Amino acid sequence: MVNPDAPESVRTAIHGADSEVGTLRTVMLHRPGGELKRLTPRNNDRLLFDGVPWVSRAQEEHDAFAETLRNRGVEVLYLTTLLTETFASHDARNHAITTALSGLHLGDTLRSYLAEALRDCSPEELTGHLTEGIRNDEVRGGHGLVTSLLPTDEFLIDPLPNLLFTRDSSVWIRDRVAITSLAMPARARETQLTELIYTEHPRFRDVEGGTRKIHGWHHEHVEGGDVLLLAPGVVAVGVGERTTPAGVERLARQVFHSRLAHTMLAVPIAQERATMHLDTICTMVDVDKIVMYPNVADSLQAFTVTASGVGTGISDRDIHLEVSGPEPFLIAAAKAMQIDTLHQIDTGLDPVTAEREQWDDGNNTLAIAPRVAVAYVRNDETNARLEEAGIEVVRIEGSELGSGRGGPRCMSCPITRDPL
Ligand SMILES: NC(=[NH2+])NCCC[C@H](N)C(=O)O
Repeated sequence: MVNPDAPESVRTAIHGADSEVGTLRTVMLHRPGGELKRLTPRNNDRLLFDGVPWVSRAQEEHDAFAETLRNRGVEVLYLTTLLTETFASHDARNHAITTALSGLHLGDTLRSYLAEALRDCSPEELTGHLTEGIRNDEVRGGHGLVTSLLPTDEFLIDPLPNLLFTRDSSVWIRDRVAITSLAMPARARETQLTELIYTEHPRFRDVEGGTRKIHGWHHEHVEGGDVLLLAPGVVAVGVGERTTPAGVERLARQVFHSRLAHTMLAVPIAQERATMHLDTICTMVDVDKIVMYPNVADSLQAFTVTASGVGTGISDRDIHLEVSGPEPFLIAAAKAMQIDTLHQIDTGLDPVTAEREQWDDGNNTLAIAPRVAVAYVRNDETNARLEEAGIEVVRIEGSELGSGRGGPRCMSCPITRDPL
């Protein structure tokens, strides 16, 4: 649907990305806010942070990151701004309130009270409550059995500190956006918000034909940090702590059905926090160069998945997946990309430095153009290696941002890149 009242730029805007390295035009970030102030030493593990960040410093670091991108000509959209704008619609607000309150821990009395209270909020306040959460001792009314019995510091709506990692809650594959399905309970609600933005925000709703979505939070787990667009038509997907085998199968069928790729590589990774996503192990920095954790590089394998039976009038369920392999990841990737070699640049120098810099997201770079990558300044060795290989490294500070275990790639959802 095209909204005739929308400005021309909105009606014709085309979003999407077919690689990890095409010149970045538009990105979605989340400036860390009050949700980080909810972290305490008692809940930080459950909320997937390694510590309790210094929030104002994290905000300064994030502002500098955003400014670095703007200085390179990238349009920065903020998730919370988009969400607040989306809440101009009453339907969108009601939908967000209903989904946020669907948890079974609330009970009918408290749920109705909270729903009414949230409906009275302004769009800005609603965004605040849905991202920062609401604690039992913060509700003024609705007192009944449930509020009396729950601990005072229990969250009625959980805060979403990992919204910072916008990479994980949606991912563009060509002109479609995949709404992901996050595996950890602390993050599951994030995609309710991204789905709403892509469905209801005028910028996405009013493009020619509407923004088309694949996957969804009700499907098997797939997280954006596991999805790497190696080249136009070639998508690698890590399968480990977050993305499940069934998740990659569902995504493959949908991607092939919509003809977004000809090959998908399913890449098993260790189910550990240090390697929670494929992008903690490797990221693309050029059309044929990848920065990679050497301690796993030799053992990393990939199954190559292609499709038969793709055609008009066929549903994604009817697509037959052909699976071959496994074979070494770099070999499978080069074959699928139809290049001689996918050149590997190592994280760190020796295994210990590599392990330290992998942990600190040395592999987690954000390419903003071929051979130009944003990286944390702290990873000296990896950054030096990238430069030796001819990559321009745009360094950012991230001592506080990194406490959530994510780097520049995790903290960005590319919405538009120039095609390669
Ligand atoms: N794409 C990524 N590597 N994202 C990092 C996410 C970190 C976040 N604390 C989590 O555990 O989920």
